[in-house]
Amino acid sequence: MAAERCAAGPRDDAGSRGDAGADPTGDPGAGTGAEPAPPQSAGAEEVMARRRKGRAGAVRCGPAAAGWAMWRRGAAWAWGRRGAGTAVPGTAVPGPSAGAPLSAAAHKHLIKKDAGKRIICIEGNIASGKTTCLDYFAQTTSIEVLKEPLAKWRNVRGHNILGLMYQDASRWGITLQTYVQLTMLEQHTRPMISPIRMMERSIHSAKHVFVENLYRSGKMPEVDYAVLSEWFDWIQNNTDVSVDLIVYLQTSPKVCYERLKTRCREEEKVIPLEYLEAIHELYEEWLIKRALFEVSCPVLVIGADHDMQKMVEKYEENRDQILNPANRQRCL
Ligand SMILES: Nc1ncnc2c1ncn2[C@@H]1O[C@H](COP(=O)(O)OP(=O)(O)O)[C@@H](O)[C@H]1O
Ligand SMILES: Nc1ccn([C@H]2C[C@H](O)[C@@H](COP(=O)(O)O)O2)c(=O)n1
Repeated sequence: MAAERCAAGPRDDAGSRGDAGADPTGDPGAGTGAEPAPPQSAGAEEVMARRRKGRAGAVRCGPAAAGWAMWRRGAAWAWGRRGAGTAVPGTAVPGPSAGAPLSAAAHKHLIKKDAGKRIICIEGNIASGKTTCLDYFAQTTSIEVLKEPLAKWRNVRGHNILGLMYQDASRWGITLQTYVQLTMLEQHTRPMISPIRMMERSIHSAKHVFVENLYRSGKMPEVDYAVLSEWFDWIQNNTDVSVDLIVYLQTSPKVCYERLKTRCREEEKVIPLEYLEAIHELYEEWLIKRALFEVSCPVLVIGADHDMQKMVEKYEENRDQILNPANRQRCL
């Protein structure tokens, strides 16, 4: 599906003059809307079924599908020897590092957040209104707010890896997600300066939504998925990246698509509606259906398709539930 041009209106393209546009390795169709960079993913049941059989769970879209299918069959064999279950964090079969007792050396790395402090993550699709929500609470409450480190993703020593990823997800998806994982780890483990911290997204959504989407859509090879999963498991077992509440801003992909066009970030001009649908499905799988991955904290779902005035009403209605755990009743 061709990406539409950004409508006139508020723009958010600061810092987008990285090297993405000039990338010689980029997909020739990228930027013209000829081929959407990140395709739709396969459904959870399909993925689970394939993994149970010891096969790779990704569906390859695009011209190189046949080659990928052959490559994947070989990869599936190797994976099958290790045990299909090891590929799926959050399932009953633990991964190689999951569940292993921590050694004394491992404990050395364990960074525990202070007792009594709370971490709330605002989760949701691209352009669902997370930043706007954080801004609202930052203005009306005395809490610490950590936005996604987008500026870092747009400028790693001069490289705009967010832009590169949207130009050619198969080549740069692993690069971006490796760096997202590092920068989100840094956010989670940063000393808290207030009793309540509100974060935009988390290391968990990076893995369970964005990495998962790259893998399932065939844009991330199984070996890269395995390495990132090993890193993620190690981080979970050896550091404190726990969250006390997830606030899920639940939107329809079409609404996000309209907001995305209004925001008009340079790198995101190639995003098709199908990509937002795929990200939406993974959020739903993770936080609502609980199909593949464990969710280890309460989830408060707020419908977020409404206009700003209605959203402010909703934030006020839920203020206590969000900020005071004693008042939580409507969480999943
Ligand atoms: N409730 C809303 N109604 C209409 N536009 C909204 C609403 N919330 C946010 N926006 C606009 O949509 C765009 C995306 O919002 P933003 O908060 O940046 O989303 P996110 O941080 O989830 O990507 C911005 O241009 C923002 O001004
Ligand atoms: N793990 C992640 C997290 C974010 N992104 C992309 C998606 C957006 O283009 C951008 C910022 O997200 P937003 O706050 O606008 O929802 O970063 C990603 O690719 N991988």
